[in-house]
Amino acid sequence: MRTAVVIGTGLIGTSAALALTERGTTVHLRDADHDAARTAASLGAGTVEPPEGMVDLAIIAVPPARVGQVLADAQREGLARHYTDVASVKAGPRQDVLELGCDTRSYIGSHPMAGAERNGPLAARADLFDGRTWVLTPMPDTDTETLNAALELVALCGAVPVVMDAAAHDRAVALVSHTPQLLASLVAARLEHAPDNAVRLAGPGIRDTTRIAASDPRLWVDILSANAGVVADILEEVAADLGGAVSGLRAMEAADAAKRGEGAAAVADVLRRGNVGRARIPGKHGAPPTRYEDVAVLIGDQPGELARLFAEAGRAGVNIEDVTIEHSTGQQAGLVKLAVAPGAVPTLTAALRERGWSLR
Ligand SMILES: NC(=O)c1ccc[n+]([C@@H]2O[C@H](COP(=O)([O-])OP(=O)(O)OC[C@H]3O[C@@H](n4cnc5c(N)ncnc54)[C@H](O)[C@@H]3O)[C@@H](O)[C@H]2O)c1
Ligand SMILES: O=C(O)C(=O)C[C@]1(C(=O)O)C=C[C@@H](O)C=C1
Repeated sequence: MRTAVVIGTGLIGTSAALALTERGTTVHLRDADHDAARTAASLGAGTVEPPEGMVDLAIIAVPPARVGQVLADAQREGLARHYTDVASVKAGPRQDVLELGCDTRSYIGSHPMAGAERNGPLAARADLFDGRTWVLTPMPDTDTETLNAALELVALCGAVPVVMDAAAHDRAVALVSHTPQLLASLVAARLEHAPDNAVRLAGPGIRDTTRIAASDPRLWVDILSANAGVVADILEEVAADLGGAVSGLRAMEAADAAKRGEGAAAVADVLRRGNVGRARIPGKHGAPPTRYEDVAVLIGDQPGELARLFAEAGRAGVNIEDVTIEHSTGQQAGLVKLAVAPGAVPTLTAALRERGWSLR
């Protein structure tokens, strides 16, 4: 792909622009908020100068309710040979695209299954989509060249393409993305008025389960309003399970031993079903779930420590699959957990020990 325009230079648009720019595509950046486009350009995501002619691909990375109009305007302008969007819901934008009379041969819906709880260009990363699934939802008359342009985008971003029907996509993400978002928000909302001395005990468990509760409510209302019925159906099933868990817990407090046993069995059943569901989540590149092992390193809370640690892992030839950082309350130190393939643990620990890092 030689040239592209990204419309909407927030988290997703700028991340795609950074990945394309790194691979040699000339990317033109546009946003209703000029500061967002200028910020993306200053990060090296491309240029705010308009393209001189038609570009190969326009990537529309604006909130779902805006996709149709942005596509209609871009096509009227003759901006690109092919168009895609990245919205988290597909049926709503598809309907808008049809109602606005857009050219559906040069358009294909898409949705990268990667993101973050922060929005805006400053949260963007060139490797955001690396190894992640990227759903493509062609229209019945989408041209093969348009499908190929979208496949090239996905490949240049290091993602794995999956072609799906828009409605099937929306049902799937209701389960794996939209309901989890609401549940994370509900768990985090319990902390709103909780006493400080309880909140300060927060450890990795609640951090893991509520990270996405920090997401932008405006964007999520837009996403959820385009998939409300399906998400409500799943939440009703969750509510039934919650009812079962509450009854189980109440029974666990009963005077009668048999009742306590029944309660414990009901709660154990929820926990066991959670184990089974969790084990089904695929690893990177859609591979079967992979178990990584953590190498925990205590680092000083000072600029450059993390970069030095990552460079050390790179020198040892070890791929870091994931990373979590726990900041100790009231201390100028943090515990960094580097998730690596089990076979890489001895190499990494030996290399870090040799260089004087404090391992836990
Ligand atoms: N946040 C995620 O984790 C995630 C993941 C995958 C897909 N998505 C989808 O990607 C899209 C963008 O989300 P984001 O997280 O990057 O949001 P964001 O808020 O970071 O960026 C959206 C940008 O679009 C701009 N914008 C809004 N309306 C516009 C218009 N009419 N013309 C030009 N620019 C306009 C905004 O100014 C903003 O800079 C959404 O459709 C979202 O559903 C988000
Ligand atoms: O990991 C995150 O922070 C996300 O927000 C990612 C996530 C998801 O649910 O997996 C959220 C919404 C998107 O449409 C796609 C990805």
